[in-house]
Amino acid sequence: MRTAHSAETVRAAERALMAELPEGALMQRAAAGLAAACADLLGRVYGSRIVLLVGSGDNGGDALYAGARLARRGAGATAVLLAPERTHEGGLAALRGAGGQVTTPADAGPALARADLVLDGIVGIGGKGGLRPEAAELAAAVRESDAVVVAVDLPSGIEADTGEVLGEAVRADATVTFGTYKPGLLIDPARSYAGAVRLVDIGLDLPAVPELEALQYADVAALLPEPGAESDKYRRGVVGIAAGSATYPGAAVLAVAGALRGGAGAVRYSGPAGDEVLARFPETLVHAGPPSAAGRVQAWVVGPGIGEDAARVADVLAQDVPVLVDADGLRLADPQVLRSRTAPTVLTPHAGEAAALLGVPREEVESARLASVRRLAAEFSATVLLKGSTTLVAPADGGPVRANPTGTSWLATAGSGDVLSGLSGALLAAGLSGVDAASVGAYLHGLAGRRAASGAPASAQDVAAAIPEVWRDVRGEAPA
Ligand SMILES: NC(=O)C1=CN([C@@H]2O[C@H](COP(=O)(O)OP(=O)(O)OC[C@H]3O[C@@H](n4cnc5c(N)ncnc54)[C@H](OP(=O)(O)O)[C@@H]3O)[C@@H](O)[C@H]2O)[C@@H](O)CC1
Ligand SMILES: [K+]
Repeated sequence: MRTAHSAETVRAAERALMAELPEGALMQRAAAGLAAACADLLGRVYGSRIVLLVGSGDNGGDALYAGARLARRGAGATAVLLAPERTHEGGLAALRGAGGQVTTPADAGPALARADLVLDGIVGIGGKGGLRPEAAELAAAVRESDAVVVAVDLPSGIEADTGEVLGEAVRADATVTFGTYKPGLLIDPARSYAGAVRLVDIGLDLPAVPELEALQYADVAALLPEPGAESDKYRRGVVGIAAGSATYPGAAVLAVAGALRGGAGAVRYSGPAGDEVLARFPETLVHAGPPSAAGRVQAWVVGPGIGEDAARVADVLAQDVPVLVDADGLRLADPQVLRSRTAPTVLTPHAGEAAALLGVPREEVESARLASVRRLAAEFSATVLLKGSTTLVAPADGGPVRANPTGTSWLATAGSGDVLSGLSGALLAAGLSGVDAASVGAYLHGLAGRRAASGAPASAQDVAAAIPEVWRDVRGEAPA
């Protein structure tokens, strides 16, 4: 599991550790890790040209000490000082002592044009609001350079705690972050500014429960349900799909497609698109009556393409099993009923649906995705999966939010969400908790989207069809 802590949490841990260590020791740890990462990226340090962008805080200090280490190994180092009179004193002395040069932002052009590597030490976790004009100009100038750009702790200009980017920010090829990931390094749009992130352990003692986490391959593999020798269909989980309408039968077909690939022992379908579902998936158990009369089900998915059928939504929500509510179902569900359910509920809105549920403009959700997903989970006492370029999953109990690391813009295609709801519903039926079912579903769905697309457009059906391959990959099993 990759874990991220907020700037405030990091500062508290830093204070505690600094009290035990000689002055400056922590910064030396950070600088040593940073210099080692830069040396790896450069290949050959001796004779290389590096430029340090140095702000007025300790982030600039890290850059200066790392620059000094590289200069002692034969790199030509130039520091661009944004606030010459407030530059980290010890760091500047170290750089000068190692033969490094100093310049101003106005005169930085030639050094940037020749640089092999740029170290961004403008601001770290102390940054507030968008970059100030002079810093923003420097960030824009870096974009024009061919050098490898390495961000110190985080790319300057991103919001460490939320992943927002307010105006100009440094676009890094790599980020060397200290102690723990910062939430912004895992959430778009900021994530896309960070490049490859390397974590340097500086010995911080951090709370076991992070603010944000991201599943990795091994975590997903451990969570995937596996049929035992004695599994019958009920032990593997029977998932019910209440989706589709005369107008939108395709949503039913795609949700069933996702559910069948999600490891369910059986899929029951309830709704008016039974013929279309059977034509495509004859293994589905189709029922024309209401969901509650469809037979035993361990979890329901309700909503995709359901049109105005509020009665079908209410019928599902009245059942005492886990329920995943998506698409039209989010609009039709009675909020009071959602809140009063005792079995787990999972809501899977996109930003527009989330905005409607919260009664705020869509832009408000888009610009504060982390806060929005937390608020939804609290207001509806439900696990909430907020779709987007980084899909976020907030548990009902206020625990850490999960950021999905496998998203791809190829998934922004009609019907792709229906596949995800079926897939996550099947995982719920198999016994995973709401947050595990939603986040494992999003992880596999993202990988399947990449696999199906591999550089060319893919349909939602292709995404569903790719799920078994990525399932095998995650399990570490070679395809037969
Ligand atoms: N503490 C430790 O032991 C360790 C800390 N470590 C490192 O310290 C970093 C945190 O350092 P920090 O707290 O000094 O803050 P930092 O990120 O450098 O920025 C503050 C400066 O930036 C300025 N500034 C603010 N906003 C701005 C904006 N929008 N645009 C432009 N400028 C802006 C602000 O100016 P002011 O508001 O004072 O005028 C202030 O001077 C952390 O990320 C890690 O790299 C590591 O060495 C490990 C050990
Ligand atoms: K930085």
